[in-house]
Amino acid sequence: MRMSVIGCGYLGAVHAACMVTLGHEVVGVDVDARKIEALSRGEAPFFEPELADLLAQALATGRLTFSTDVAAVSGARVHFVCVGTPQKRDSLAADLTYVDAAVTALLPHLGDGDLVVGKSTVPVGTAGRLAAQVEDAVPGATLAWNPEFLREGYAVKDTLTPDRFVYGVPAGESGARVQALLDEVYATALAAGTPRIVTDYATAELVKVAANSFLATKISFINAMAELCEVTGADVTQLADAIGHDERIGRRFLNAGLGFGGGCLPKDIRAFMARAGELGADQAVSFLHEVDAINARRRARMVDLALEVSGGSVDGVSIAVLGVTFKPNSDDVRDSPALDVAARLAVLGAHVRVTDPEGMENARARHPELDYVQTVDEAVTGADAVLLLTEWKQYRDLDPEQVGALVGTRAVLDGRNALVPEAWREAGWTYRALGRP
Ligand SMILES: NC(=O)C1=CN([C@@H]2O[C@H](COP(=O)(O)OP(=O)(O)OC[C@H]3O[C@@H](n4cnc5c(N)ncnc54)[C@H](O)[C@@H]3O)[C@@H](O)[C@H]2O)C=CC1
Ligand SMILES: O=C(O)[C@H]1O[C@H](OP(=O)(O)OP(=O)(O)OC[C@H]2O[C@@H](n3ccc(=O)[nH]c3=O)[C@H](O)[C@@H]2O)[C@H](O)[C@@H](O)[C@@H]1O
Repeated sequence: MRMSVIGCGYLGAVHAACMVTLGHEVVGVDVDARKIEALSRGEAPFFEPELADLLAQALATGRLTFSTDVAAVSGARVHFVCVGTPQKRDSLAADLTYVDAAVTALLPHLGDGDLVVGKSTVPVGTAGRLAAQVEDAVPGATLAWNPEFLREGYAVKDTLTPDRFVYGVPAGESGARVQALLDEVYATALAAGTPRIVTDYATAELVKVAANSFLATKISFINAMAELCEVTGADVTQLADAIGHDERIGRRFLNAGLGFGGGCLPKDIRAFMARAGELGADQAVSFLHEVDAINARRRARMVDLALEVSGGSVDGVSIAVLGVTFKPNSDDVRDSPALDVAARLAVLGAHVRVTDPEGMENARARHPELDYVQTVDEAVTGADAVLLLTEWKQYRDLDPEQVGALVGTRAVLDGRNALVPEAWREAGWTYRALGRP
């Protein structure tokens, strides 16, 4: 089937390449000419494991093209909308400018029977509004909302073999047609047994923000327990293991530390609160304010820990920061807790030397005032404290003796509970972590 993908960022670029893998013919469209040029050359414009290979294979089939001109979508039956929905500058709400612009730009190129499929994360009510716009402008064209649940770092696998599909479709006969078309798009995964939930627009939109709110709540729950551990001398990692053995709770997403960041969880819970407020249901999700506040306190606590091990002030102190991306296996620094902590320490006068396997370019663009170095050795040489803020595997595996030979003072702050404290203490380090004695 010929289809288009509008918006080729972390979501859209992966979606476009994966749809070719499933046998479809895809044109990817983006307003960012540099991104389109890179993708056309087979270069992933961001770091995502497996994407470069997949892109090369997809381009080699001749069934994947990219363009900055939306007219290139002509002949496609299905149009995936994958543009950004960031937080507005002046409020908690989502900025729908890009989604609205993408759908408006598509309208002149739609024909009878065409389907617009929203994948971006949007406030409940958006799909209904856009569906009316599409149906009014193009008789016979319809809209579905098919939220995406992929994780950065596992985006290819999550797209090809998702846990489930959710289709938000219009009522009646046109809904059945939409369902059949989406089943054709995802035929391979459906044949492998991936569950699919077919529902109305509002439920589909809410499923997405409910899932991200649940994940954020789980992380803030364990980080709230970490705060209790800090005042009682208990160990949050053992607590998480112990409660996680209960299958009803589950161990995943109970890693206490610096908390959640990225281009999705933070802005999605805020947009959810804003939308609930507009609907007069703010009480229903008012707990998310607490989830957000707990998350913010972890970053502040990390800065306090650095102050503590530095004798009350970091002014002039040399600090090595290992990791600046919002999580490992990504180059994404959007709302990164690690980068936030590094920047705050610099404001307090610390000399912050930062290293990261993939995120340096993005971090430098946001915080040029930090000192970026290529290797761990360069970062830690002479340092008064080493902060592990993103748990890349190569940082988890560091040898405390080898690192110890380079630093000025053997003090390590483990912002992700990723190191084995005993190993570092035995090597003569002061080891401090969030939620651990
Ligand atoms: N990043 C992720 O892991 C996931 C993201 N999402 C959702 O997907 C959406 C996109 O997120 P990302 O890919 O991370 O954002 P992104 O910022 O990486 O990509 C968005 C792309 O859309 C392009 N764009 C903006 N306006 C356009 C227009 N009118 N026409 C064509 N292209 C346009 C931008 O140039 C950019 O390349 C958001 O709603 C996000 O919440 C959902 C699941 C996973
Ligand atoms: O809507 C989205 O864009 C996506 O948001 C998240 O995916 P992602 O942002 O890629 O990353 P996660 O793996 O969820 O991690 C989010 C943040 O939580 C933190 N985290 C995660 C797990 C944990 O136990 N503790 C913890 O602090 C991570 O370090 C990271 O900063 C969801 O997991 C995806 O299902 C969703 O599709």
